[in-house]
Amino acid sequence: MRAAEQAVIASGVPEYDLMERAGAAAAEIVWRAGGSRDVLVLCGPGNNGGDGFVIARILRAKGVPVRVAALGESRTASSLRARAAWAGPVEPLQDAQPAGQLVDALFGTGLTRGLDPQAATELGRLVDLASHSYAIDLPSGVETDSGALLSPVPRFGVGIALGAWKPAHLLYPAAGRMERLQCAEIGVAAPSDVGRLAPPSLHPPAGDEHKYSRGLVAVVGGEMAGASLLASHAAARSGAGMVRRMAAAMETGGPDAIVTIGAQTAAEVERALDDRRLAAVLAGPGLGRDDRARERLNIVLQSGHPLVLDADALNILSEGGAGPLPAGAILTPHEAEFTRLFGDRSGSKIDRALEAARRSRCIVVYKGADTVIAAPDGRARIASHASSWLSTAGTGDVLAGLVAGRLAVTRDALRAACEAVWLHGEAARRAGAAFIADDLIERLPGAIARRL
Ligand SMILES: NC(=O)C1=CN([C@@H]2O[C@H](COP(=O)(O)OP(=O)(O)OC[C@H]3O[C@@H](n4cnc5c(N)ncnc54)[C@H](O)[C@@H]3O)[C@@H](O)[C@H]2O)[C@H](O)CC1
Ligand SMILES: [K+]
Repeated sequence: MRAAEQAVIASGVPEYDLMERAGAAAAEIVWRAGGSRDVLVLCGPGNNGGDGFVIARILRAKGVPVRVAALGESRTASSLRARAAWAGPVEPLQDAQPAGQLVDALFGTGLTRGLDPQAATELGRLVDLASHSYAIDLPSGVETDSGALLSPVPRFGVGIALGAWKPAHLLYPAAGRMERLQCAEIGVAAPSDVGRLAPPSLHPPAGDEHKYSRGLVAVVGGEMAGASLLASHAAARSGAGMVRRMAAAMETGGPDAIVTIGAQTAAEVERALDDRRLAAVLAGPGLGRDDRARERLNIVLQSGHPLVLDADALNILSEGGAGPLPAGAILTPHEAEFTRLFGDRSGSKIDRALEAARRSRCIVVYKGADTVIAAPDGRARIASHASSWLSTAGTGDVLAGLVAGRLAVTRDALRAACEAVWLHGEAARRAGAAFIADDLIERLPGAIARRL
């Protein structure tokens, strides 16, 4: 973002123009949401504070009762100019009285350390006493590139990103301090390989498709039948043409549309995978971690098919019980599985996911409240603000099945992972509250229909 800003400035746009654009765009969002309800703008010493003075001036010109409280003197040319253009009084932050709407323009991308305790306390008090609160660019106190909290950060109603999303808009804990996100256009394009996961464009099957051309998925089960059945069921409702479940023991259950075959021995798994029509093979959910599971996983890894590896398959790989990991697979670890597989490294969740993808030459779906999908070529998509109700048993099995299904449909690993993560989140939004993993599967066709 800094580089993009500098490029625009180098092209002849004065920095102050960017501040005016940012302030005007943010003021518009506040005006549309809060009308003429009274506003208190907190202005910091840098350009974030400068944005705040512009916002205050514009809202006041619209007749909104606006007060400004500042944290110290303005230290940049642009913020001094914005402050001079604000005709009203500026009170010290510690004396500020609460208002119906609170605009936080203390710090943005220039925060270098946590707020001093008194300022953090004041900010928290004023946000909590406001009925509407807005964080300009970022909530003050968050670390821009990692989403870490450098000092206590209150929960804002709206995070108004200026020009482009920053990692802290999408990575927890910072992402959890903004209920809603809005990105204000200010004419600065920051093209990046890393972006926010967007709703996918999906397509119905062409008229001449058949179940194999639409994509045949195999799910290799193990000792826990339920998990591989959830994954198979999700794959079946993902848009794929057909799902074949290789059960370790003769089990019944699940929709008749899923073809369950008994594959107790590794040899039987090998024979069942010897089918060049297979477009995706999933192993992991319910696989188990004993010798038989390791043997089954090795058959899968050597099968030559496009792979999705989840849960126990990842744990067996971490223990060195199978391998090598074929390039181009899709891995879907949660936090603990990721750390076991790739180690406990430093850097933001985005950096760690990209490093893991590069090292493994696989697509890594690093799950969590914020899910980062990273590719070996440096591209990454971040999905955050998923329903917190997803923290229930089996939703990971559903996602793994969904990834395999979309891989069978698209034959494109990064695209399949992105579509699956989005559909998984959308199914949860549709399921509402207190749902179980099975409920997500029922809502997949509706989620897909919405994106056709
Ligand atoms: N395209 C855009 O994104 C635009 C962004 N703008 C705004 O500019 C800020 C970034 O401005 P900058 O001056 O670099 O940083 P900050 O205003 O966030 O603050 C830096 C300022 O504060 C001092 N400081 C840092 N940490 C602390 C602390 N804990 N306590 C006290 N003081 C601290 C530091 O020394 C600096 O003096 C961006 O977020 C946008 O809001 C442009 O205005 C428009 C285009
Ligand atoms: K801010």
